[in-house]
Amino acid sequence: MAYQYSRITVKIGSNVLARKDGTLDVTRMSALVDQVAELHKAGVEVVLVSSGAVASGRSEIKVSRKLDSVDQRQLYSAVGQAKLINRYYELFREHGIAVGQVLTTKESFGTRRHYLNQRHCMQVMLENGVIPIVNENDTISVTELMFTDNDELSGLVASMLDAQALIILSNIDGIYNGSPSEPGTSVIREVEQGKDLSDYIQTEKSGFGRGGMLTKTTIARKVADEGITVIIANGKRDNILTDLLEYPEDTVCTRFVPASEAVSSVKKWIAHSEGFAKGELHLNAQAVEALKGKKAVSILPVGVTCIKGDFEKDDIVRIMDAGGIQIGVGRIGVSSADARLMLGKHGKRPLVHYDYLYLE
Ligand SMILES: Nc1ncnc2c1ncn2[C@@H]1O[C@H](COP(=O)(O)OP(=O)(O)O)[C@@H](O)[C@H]1O
Ligand SMILES: N[C@@H](CCC(=O)OP(=O)(O)O)C(=O)O
Repeated sequence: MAYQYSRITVKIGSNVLARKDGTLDVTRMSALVDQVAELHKAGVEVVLVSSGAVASGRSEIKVSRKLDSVDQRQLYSAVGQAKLINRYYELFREHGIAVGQVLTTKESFGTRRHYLNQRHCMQVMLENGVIPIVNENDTISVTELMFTDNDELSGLVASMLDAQALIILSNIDGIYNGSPSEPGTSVIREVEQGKDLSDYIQTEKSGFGRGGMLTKTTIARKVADEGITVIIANGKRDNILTDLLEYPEDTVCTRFVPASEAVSSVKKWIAHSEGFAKGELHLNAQAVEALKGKKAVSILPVGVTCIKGDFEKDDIVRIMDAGGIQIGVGRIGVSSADARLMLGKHGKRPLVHYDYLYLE
């Protein structure tokens, strides 16, 4: 079977892999592996982003004292990740497919160099027929160093590897137009660009998940804006992956329509780098208007009213409007000391070139 995609990222949520009692659902895992193997053999490069370390570790350990949430996460993920990857390794081996473990942290995406190192690692795995299985390194990522959840990580991975599609598998058929448990609500099948879904999303999460539907929606929107199709579907359904690719019209899911124009690799990195911003550029109203126009415009010192924070050349900075609301992120071309000297002046070179500017 020839598929429409040649490279996809598949994110598997904790709730897909965990049973109600928290133990690992090996039957479900095995069924998903069979489908990934089928796609792999048909020539589709698949990168898996798999949650489930904490959920699989929890049932392995009896603790002698009450643990706080950081202790629990570190202990359970250390044990659970070993168990999880071991299962994947064995299940894929039955298909004669090699897998490799990539454990990462938010910080590893912070500089362009680290970002490119990670990209290279996964590219070389794919080139050699190895399926990367990615997860956050929960043992060392705590509090502000954490990704919001693996939905955020999967968006970064899909964008970094220029995947054509990101498939987010959760324990629900897609985004409902109301509370999923309420009668009369149904799955939104297609989300056009710019459509606001905030009224539909509840803050409730499923048993073992971290971020909930809100982060899925935010990430899906951002990734689709980069030209990547994003699909949210139910990983508990039999044959979901193969059905999504073989019978897209007949398989229930929420699909985010991708932007028609591709975004450059460096802009994709910048789009996902907000968490690493070292400072802020506050713009005047005319500069904001120019940026929002149709033409590609760089940020010149004359349009900047205030600079916050200390940063070096090439760091990421937030771009704020006159009311202090963030409108984008960019890679700065000079240090904060030099930028302050140029502030408000005419005839100077751009502080952020439009090639390195991402507007929300
Ligand atoms: N409008 C909505 N449509 C679908 N699910 C929603 C909606 N609002 C909130 N949710 C909740 O989001 C959950 C999925 O997110 P999450 O718990 O993070 O799962 P995962 O572990 O797969 O990442 C669903 O089980 C559901 O309870
Ligand atoms: N890295 C964690 C996953 C945390 C997470 O984001 O979970 P989920 O919301 O189910 O994707 C783990 O493996 O347990």
